[in-house]
Amino acid sequence: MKITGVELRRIAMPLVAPFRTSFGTEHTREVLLVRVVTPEAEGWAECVAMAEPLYSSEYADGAADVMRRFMVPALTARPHVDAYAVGRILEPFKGHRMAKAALETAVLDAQLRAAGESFGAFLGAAADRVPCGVSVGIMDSIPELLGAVDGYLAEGYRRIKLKIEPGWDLEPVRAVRERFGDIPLQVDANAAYSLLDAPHLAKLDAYGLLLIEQPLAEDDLVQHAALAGRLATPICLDESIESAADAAAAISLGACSIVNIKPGRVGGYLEARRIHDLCRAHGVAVWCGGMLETGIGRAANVALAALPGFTLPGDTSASRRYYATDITPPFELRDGHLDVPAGPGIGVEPLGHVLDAITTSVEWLPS
Ligand SMILES: CSCC[C@@H](NC(=O)CCC(=O)O)C(=O)O
Ligand SMILES: [Mg+2]
Repeated sequence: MKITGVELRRIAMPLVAPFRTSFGTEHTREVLLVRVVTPEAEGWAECVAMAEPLYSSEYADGAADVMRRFMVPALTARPHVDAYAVGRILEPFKGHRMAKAALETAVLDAQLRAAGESFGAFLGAAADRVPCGVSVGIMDSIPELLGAVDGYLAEGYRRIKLKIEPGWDLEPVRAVRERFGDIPLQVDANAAYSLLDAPHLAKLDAYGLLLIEQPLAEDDLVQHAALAGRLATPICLDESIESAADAAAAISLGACSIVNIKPGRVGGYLEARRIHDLCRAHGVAVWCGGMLETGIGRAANVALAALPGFTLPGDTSASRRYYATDITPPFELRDGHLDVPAGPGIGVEPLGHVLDAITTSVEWLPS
């Protein structure tokens, strides 16, 4: 396909409630959407970079800049581009995996819409719906946390994930266990601890957690491997895994026994599938992480989460977990599951009137 132009659209999505993690609190999700236009079809994608470089080094303005100055010109200069070519064309530009992921995904969406093939069919989905977990932020009090968890369980979520940090870890986990029993429960530290905290983190072993996610720094596989030898709770990596090579290294070192796959973090759905395949070959379970996506990113994530190696509920929550109004028809939990979109491409379209109301800027990059 010849790319005739790319639209970079910024939107501001207010969250239904502040979402607090060990690295900060989100009140509004500032999203960078990408629309790729070709003669055959248009494709949409969501860049998962946050407004500030707090989860990782990428941030929305930086992603827009690297797309505008380097990546989009490299793609529009080509007479023909498909999803497999995007990674090769953008390879000379180092890093910026979230920016690359958005461009590759938008090209893939256009390609699949033109071919009348769904993301799920293309990726190899083995199910038409996926069980869903939910991520619960750090709260001001234990009663507030228990009220939130009670509400999510009532909605039917199949797994609870608690954000933790030093000073908010053993007590919330203990309180949830005492109130709700042996529900599927895990924690996510977002790299808030050091190996010196190992004796403290080992106290979490008493609560039968599914996993502890990214306890240590994103660039330290060796220390995660050392920590793994001191915890009974399985270690899951998120920020540390930016490619299939990272996953191979982490598995070889024993740094993790579970991987949280986020297509935006790893450069796109093609690399996400490679990581899925590699982990499956090593008997390492994977699940689909989240970056508070709108329905555009959520649609593609739900398709990915239907691959056979995704054996744990992901952070693929309903639209209403974060947004009162989504920019696509809302993803709604049914019996603790989300349906995999069956239409061509990602299977959803932005709702024009909703999109226009929250758009803060639109930029057209012609070929
Ligand atoms: C703003 S925090 C985003 C990263 C975080 N994501 C979640 O906790 C899940 C968010 C979601 O449900 O999309 C993670 O480290 O896994
Ligand atoms: Mg995480």
